[in-house]
Amino acid sequence: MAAWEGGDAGGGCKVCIASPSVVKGEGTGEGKERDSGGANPCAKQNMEERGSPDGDPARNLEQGPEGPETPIQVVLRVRPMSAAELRRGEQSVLHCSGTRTLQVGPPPHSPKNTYREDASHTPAVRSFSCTVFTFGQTGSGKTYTLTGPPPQGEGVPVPPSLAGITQRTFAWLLDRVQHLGAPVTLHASYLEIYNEQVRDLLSLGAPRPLPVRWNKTRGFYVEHLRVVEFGSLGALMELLQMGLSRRRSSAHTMNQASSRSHALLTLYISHQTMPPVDTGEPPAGGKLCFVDLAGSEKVTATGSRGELMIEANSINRSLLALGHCISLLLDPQRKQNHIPFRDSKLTKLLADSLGGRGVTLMVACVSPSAQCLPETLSTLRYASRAQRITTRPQAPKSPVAKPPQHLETELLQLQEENHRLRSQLGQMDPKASGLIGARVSWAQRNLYGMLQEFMLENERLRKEKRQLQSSRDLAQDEQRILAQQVHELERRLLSACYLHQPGPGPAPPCPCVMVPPPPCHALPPLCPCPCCHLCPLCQAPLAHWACPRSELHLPQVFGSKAPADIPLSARPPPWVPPCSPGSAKCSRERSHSDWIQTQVLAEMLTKEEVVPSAPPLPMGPLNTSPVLRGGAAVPNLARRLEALKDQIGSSLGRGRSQPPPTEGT
Ligand SMILES: Nc1ncnc2c1ncn2[C@@H]1O[C@H](COP(=O)(O)OP(=O)(O)OP(=O)(O)O)[C@@H](O)[C@H]1O
Repeated sequence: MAAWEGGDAGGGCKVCIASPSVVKGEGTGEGKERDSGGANPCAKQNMEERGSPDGDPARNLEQGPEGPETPIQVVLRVRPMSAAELRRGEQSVLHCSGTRTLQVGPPPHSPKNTYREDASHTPAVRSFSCTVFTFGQTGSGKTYTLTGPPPQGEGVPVPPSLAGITQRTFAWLLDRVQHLGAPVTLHASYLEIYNEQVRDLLSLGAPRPLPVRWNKTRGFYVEHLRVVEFGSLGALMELLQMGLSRRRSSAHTMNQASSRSHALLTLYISHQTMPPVDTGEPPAGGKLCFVDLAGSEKVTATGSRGELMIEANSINRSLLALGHCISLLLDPQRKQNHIPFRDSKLTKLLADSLGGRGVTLMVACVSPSAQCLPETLSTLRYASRAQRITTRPQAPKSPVAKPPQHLETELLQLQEENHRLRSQLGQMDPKASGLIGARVSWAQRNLYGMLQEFMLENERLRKEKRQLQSSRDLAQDEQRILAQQVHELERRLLSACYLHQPGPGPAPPCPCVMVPPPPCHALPPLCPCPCCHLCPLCQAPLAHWACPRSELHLPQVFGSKAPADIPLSARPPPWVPPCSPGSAKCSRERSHSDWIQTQVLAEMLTKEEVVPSAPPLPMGPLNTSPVLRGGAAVPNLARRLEALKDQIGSSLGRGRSQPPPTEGT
């Protein structure tokens, strides 16, 4: 199939484009012709045999329903002469006559620029993968074709007549989705390939390089790419603007805002009837991808240096890889060879569109200037080759739609068994089958009875469990109270020991410091202060009992009202209630040691009633202590409590038999 007839750079020859439609400049909406496609008899065979598992990843994908074989659609857009080109006095050498013929030479008449949106996006709504990509020399109008002119200022919208393919498709798609009747969800992602690195243009933070991976379901894909759900045209336009503003661009002699990266904006269209599957993948369904390729450039013409040159080299390399894949896809002699999609990130991400299962529209963009003619012809050749590639659109297989292998096998086995059992039943004589029926009903009745029994038993066990749990809780409460009492008694025992320690010695450590007093309702704490160095009974400093100059402590203990004439041993401790006038037992008449050795202290320390706060446990014989059901810790504590009481008693007994501390000891 010939793509070009004749064609020479310089001399006014006529160039016929057999298939690509010619779309020129900005403007209204004139019709577009395209080749009927499928005329290539080798195409089907090519699709089935070409490539290898390594080279043609599209061939190894798990695929859904197949569409008809479709050629890649190619259209050509000739932009008007730019102001800079006119200033430089350059001539326009491209003229379109009709929609299929492009003339190279001096203008026979002033061409009326036309633009027409292609209708090939419909398959995206039918779960196919559609791609629109623009290619051509730098400054030829690729970005303009896709996204229209940049906004002229904040809040100044681009007139609809100048809108690019992307915006027009957005409007068309949302309108289509509204009229579909079925609920549809829409998502978008936007990335750029800059110096062979994939960067997310919609990322929440600064764009980071992302890896490109391949799997059987998705083909090549970008890992961790942000996919954003949108519901309105406005929201989608915002995403587009966000991506455009983050994309790398620089100025050079041929374009003041030259894109330095290939950009891929993808819309995902999925039907909500499918249950969502959280696989970290974009939703299954149709896909529409807009690819704005960076322009090929001759660094001598653009004057690129330094970073611009590095970028230009990277752009040219990836475009070369793309051209190479296109050549191999076309060549029937090389159908056994693999297609080197893996040679660049760009070819990996376009493998889907070029290599087999997508619907693709390519827009070749050219400048009309005579200065650009060599690059223009190169672009036209590229376009001519590309339009001979055919694809067979296939809907990607949804992960939900695929039943697991083992379930399929199990289903088959069950069906077989069912069939076998049915036939066995059919062979049996009616007598035997009657017997079997009786057995079955008996078994069913029995099973029913067993089930009831199990339920009753279950209920009984549940009740028992609840009772045991409440017993355990009560025992635990009891244990806690007893532990507090033991603790308090230990403190008191320690205090009592200090009180009765004979002779001088080092000051004993304060029991409060070692054991802060716990709140106990059964035994009121003797000392409220956590670091008290006073005697818990008489409030005298503990060191007093060991200090040879104990008299010095007196003012602190009794204050200014302390009667100086009364010896320490004869003074009552401060906790003693005031003596009622006329009482025979006036505190003044009793000595300090009397007070300490009095029955009051012994009662307070040993005879105080220890009342358990919890009620008795519900189960168990009457004479059994409820704490016995609470575990080993509770009886241990009770025993320890008894032992402590004894110990306090005997300690106090020892105290009584010893002389009380006196002044000067
Ligand atoms: N159809 C058109 N009508 C009017 N102006 C256009 C048209 N196409 C392109 N231009 C202008 O030409 C200049 C270059 O266009 P654009 O940036 O789209 O080129 P490009 O091919 O994307 O370049 P690059 O590859 O360097 O990014 C811009 O100033 C743009 O406004």
